[in-house]
Amino acid sequence: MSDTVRENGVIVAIDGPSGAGKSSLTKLLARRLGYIHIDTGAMFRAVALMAKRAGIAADDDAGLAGLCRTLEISFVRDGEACRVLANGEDVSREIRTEEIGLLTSAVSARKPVRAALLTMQRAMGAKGGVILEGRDIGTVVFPDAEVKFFLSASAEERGRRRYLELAARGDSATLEETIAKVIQRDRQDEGREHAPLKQAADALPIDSTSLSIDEVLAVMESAVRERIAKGEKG
Ligand SMILES: Nc1ncnc2c1ncn2[C@@H]1O[C@H](COP(=O)(O)OP(=O)(O)O)[C@@H](O)[C@H]1O
Ligand SMILES: Nc1ccn([C@@H]2O[C@H](COP(=O)(O)OP(=O)(O)O)[C@@H](O)[C@H]2O)c(=O)n1
Repeated sequence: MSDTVRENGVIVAIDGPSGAGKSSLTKLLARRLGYIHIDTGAMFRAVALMAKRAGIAADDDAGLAGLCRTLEISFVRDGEACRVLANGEDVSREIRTEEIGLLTSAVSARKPVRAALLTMQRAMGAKGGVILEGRDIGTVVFPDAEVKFFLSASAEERGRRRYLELAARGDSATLEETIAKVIQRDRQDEGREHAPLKQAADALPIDSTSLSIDEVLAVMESAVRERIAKGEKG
């Protein structure tokens, strides 16, 4: 981790597999710290959705590169929520389906997509005062982030969490199907050549299988505040 002093505060990286609790914790921690929450997964999902609409195949690197050259992805605060805009269109709901989640896992393995979003993510977070959640924040996007977490949980627990979330949205997927999809996404994210999901050597690992959201938040908040205090001492 670096001792860089940044304009708006430190950079916090939260990496981990699907369903570990990254989005939940990033939102809560950002609110506690007054930091900006950057959902990099939503950015990859937006690319996948726009590629699907344009009929660009998940392995069409030239087509994906062309799409990313003109695609504008932005986040708009909406009270407690955060809307995701693609070329100005609110795609917050459409990007959250499991179909788009799986397509995203394929699209996000492509080098042109990773290169384009890497540039955007570094521009969004360079001044600090940000928490970025994703798969490669602590390893590729901001290897010099002052604080890095690797948040995980058992595949069964993550599948159960995702199942409850989908059921609450009226999705009829079974628990077994959802666990299998979580495991499939894990394999794709961990096994790809470019920026695979893996724990940074200097990341603090947190296994949330048997922890509540508040218990995870307490561990994260104290680690970040300790690092901020250290930086202030100079
Ligand atoms: N420690 C936890 N215990 C129980 N449920 C959790 C925990 N962390 C997250 N959840 C729930 O699991 C689901 C997925 O969490 P989310 O933050 O979207 O994970 P990720 O962003 O890592 O995919 C959400 O419904 C969330 O409320
Ligand atoms: N920094 C990131 C974030 C997401 N992704 C990809 O985007 C997909 C969706 O990310 P997400 O964070 O929205 O998914 P969940 O973890 O919320 O299920 C992941 O399965 C990854 O394949 C990535 O490659 N790199």
